[in-house]
Amino acid sequence: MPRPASTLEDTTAFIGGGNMARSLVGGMVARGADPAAIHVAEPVDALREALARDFGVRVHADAGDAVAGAGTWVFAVKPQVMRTVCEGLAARAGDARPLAVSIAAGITTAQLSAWLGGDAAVVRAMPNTPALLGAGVTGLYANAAVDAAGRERAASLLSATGETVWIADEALMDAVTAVSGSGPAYVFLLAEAMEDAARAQGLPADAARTLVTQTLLGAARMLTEAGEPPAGLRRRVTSPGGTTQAAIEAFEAGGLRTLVAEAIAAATLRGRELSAAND
Ligand SMILES: NC(=O)C1=CN([C@@H]2O[C@H](COP(=O)(O)OP(=O)(O)OC[C@H]3O[C@@H](n4cnc5c(N)ncnc54)[C@H](OP(=O)(O)O)[C@@H]3O)[C@@H](O)[C@H]2O)C=CC1
Ligand SMILES: O=C(O)[C@@H]1CCC=N1
Repeated sequence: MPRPASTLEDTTAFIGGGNMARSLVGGMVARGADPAAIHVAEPVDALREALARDFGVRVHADAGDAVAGAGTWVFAVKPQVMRTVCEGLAARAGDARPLAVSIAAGITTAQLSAWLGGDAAVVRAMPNTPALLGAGVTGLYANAAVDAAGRERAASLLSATGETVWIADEALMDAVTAVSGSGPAYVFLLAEAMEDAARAQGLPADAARTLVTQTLLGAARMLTEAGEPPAGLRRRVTSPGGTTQAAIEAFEAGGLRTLVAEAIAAATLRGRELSAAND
């Protein structure tokens, strides 16, 4: 249902209300955004109802209803369905000329602009799920059709959920995706492995969970608050001939750095493949 034109600039529509949209919406509302000015289109009843219940945002089953009257359209669907979703909204985009923000891995601003009918103002954003806690980080790239006000609007929307970093070369957005978009999963994998190892050493499961999670939280806070590069922080834990040195030597012998580089290269490549597969 159309809404008054006076709300146009302030209203944000999300197309897709899954995991990442939920993190962004939750982060925005927690930091004072008006829930009534956030509209979400999501086909899954349970997800839609949970968004309305938990955050007070307006929800719709149909994307056309969500974008009506919105000045910013955030595309938060999977890369594989992005083309169909954009093409379904192209006629409306031609009339409304919204700022389009896509958070999809791989999909380029050229693809998005073409699918939305051409000459669309598109910001490609890559957030991550800690956005829900206001502790996210988002890489941003704007195409040439985005003016200064559009850049400001995109940065303001995403900065409600954490830090933002503008990326000048769009080709690097696949590396951003591989480092920080996917990155929380790498930390969760490390947490799983540390918990498994703690239990293997005989620690009870609840003690293992507390020891691991608080260690990761404390280390992450030191990384952000101590003003020292990670290598320096690591050296100050590592007593010569002590326990940490024994562990670090095992990590290095096992090729941890090479493994991390390979994992990030694989994720970067997958982003490029997602773009090519959807052309
Ligand atoms: N999860 C993450 O950590 C991050 C994800 N991203 C990107 O965010 C995007 C979404 O990922 P994520 O949230 O994990 O995926 P989800 O599958 O959790 O969410 C996408 C949602 O969009 C729904 N959907 C499908 N078609 C439409 C449509 N036509 N209109 C409205 N909604 C629709 C899906 O429903 P259904 O399931 O029925 O298809 C699904 O509920 C992806 O492009 C991903 O690359 C970016 C950064 C981090
Ligand atoms: O796994 C993915 O493809 C998405 C993009 C970054 C995080 N999740």
